[in-house]
Amino acid sequence: MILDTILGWFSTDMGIDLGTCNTLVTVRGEGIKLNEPSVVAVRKGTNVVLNNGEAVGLVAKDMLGKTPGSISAIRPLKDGVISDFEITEAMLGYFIRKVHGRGGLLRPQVVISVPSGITAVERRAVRDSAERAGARKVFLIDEPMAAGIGAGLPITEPTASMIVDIGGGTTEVAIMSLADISTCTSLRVGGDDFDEAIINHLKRTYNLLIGESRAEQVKIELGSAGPLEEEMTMEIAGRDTISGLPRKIVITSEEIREALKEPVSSIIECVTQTLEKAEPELAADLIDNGVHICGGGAILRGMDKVLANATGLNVNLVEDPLTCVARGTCVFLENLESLRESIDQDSYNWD
Ligand SMILES: Nc1ncnc2c1ncn2[C@@H]1O[C@H](COP(=O)(O)OP(=O)(O)OP(=O)(O)O)[C@@H](O)[C@H]1O
Repeated sequence: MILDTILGWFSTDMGIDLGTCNTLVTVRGEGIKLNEPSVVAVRKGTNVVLNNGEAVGLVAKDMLGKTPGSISAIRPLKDGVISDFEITEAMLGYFIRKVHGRGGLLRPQVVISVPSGITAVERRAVRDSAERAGARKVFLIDEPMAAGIGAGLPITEPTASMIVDIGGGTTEVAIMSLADISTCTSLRVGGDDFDEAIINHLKRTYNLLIGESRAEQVKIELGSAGPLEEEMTMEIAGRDTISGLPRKIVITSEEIREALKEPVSSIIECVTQTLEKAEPELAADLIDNGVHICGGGAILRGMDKVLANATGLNVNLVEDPLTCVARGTCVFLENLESLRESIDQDSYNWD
């Protein structure tokens, strides 16, 4: 343990929020150092990362949907879990090098947040990828636990904290107390499904084809989970599926809300089902403590209100919802010794 502290002086230890959409890297004592899309550009049909292994993150995202025949821009995580191990390793390696390159003589210790619903095999795979990508020691922390720490909730105390983390590929709903997850549900629905619902709506209703980036833009500018004080309209360009030619149409916030109804409803259902499974004492605590929502999907207009209506509880959007999990990994890293003792050791594979 003393050796670990001394080794820590010579390495840039980091926390990684490995997300379907974005990967954030924090450094002990320095906060967020990197925030880039989880995208890698490779030569088509191979695992060769372009630009000598540097076509990762922001550079690669610009290529999504616009790649010529010989290049693929890949998202190596799907539904919150690794779907392509080799590419994930290349991506992690690039991010670790980018952050670590500036200092540190030794390979870093790394804390990685993972969805609580992943299997032991998937946990092992994340650890192996990070080790091969250059980590000296890897610790895993469940995403809701990291989100709770990042949101400043009293997760180690004998009272219930509830987190709903709506990411790109997954929604994690957890009720925690005494540094342990008491009830948890992981739903493979998130912000990406909102984008897909918008694409399908425009295709079905207007025969208009748009790409993922444009659908995300519509969601951010016009999307909502509940009625708005002032409804909005937006002009959107795409390709007509019949004529094959580019075309522009005007869409309304009401129709986009209707299109988002299905994924939003499944998130609401997941939250109410988790509450139904909660221990009665913890459920009672939530009347005072409320529910905290984070992740990019939580920023969708009115998400807090529709969840409050469905549960009858206070629902609070955490400060800076997109960085909440990453900030939690950093606090965890900075308090590794004390949190290692309090957080349930059985859930983690401590070295
Ligand atoms: N203002 C916004 N309104 C609605 N959605 C948003 C907004 N900003 C970002 N998003 C969405 O949030 C999602 C990304 O959230 P986040 O970065 O928390 O996910 P992730 O951690 O990468 O995913 P996961 O937790 O599933 O691995 C994307 O679907 C993105 O489009």
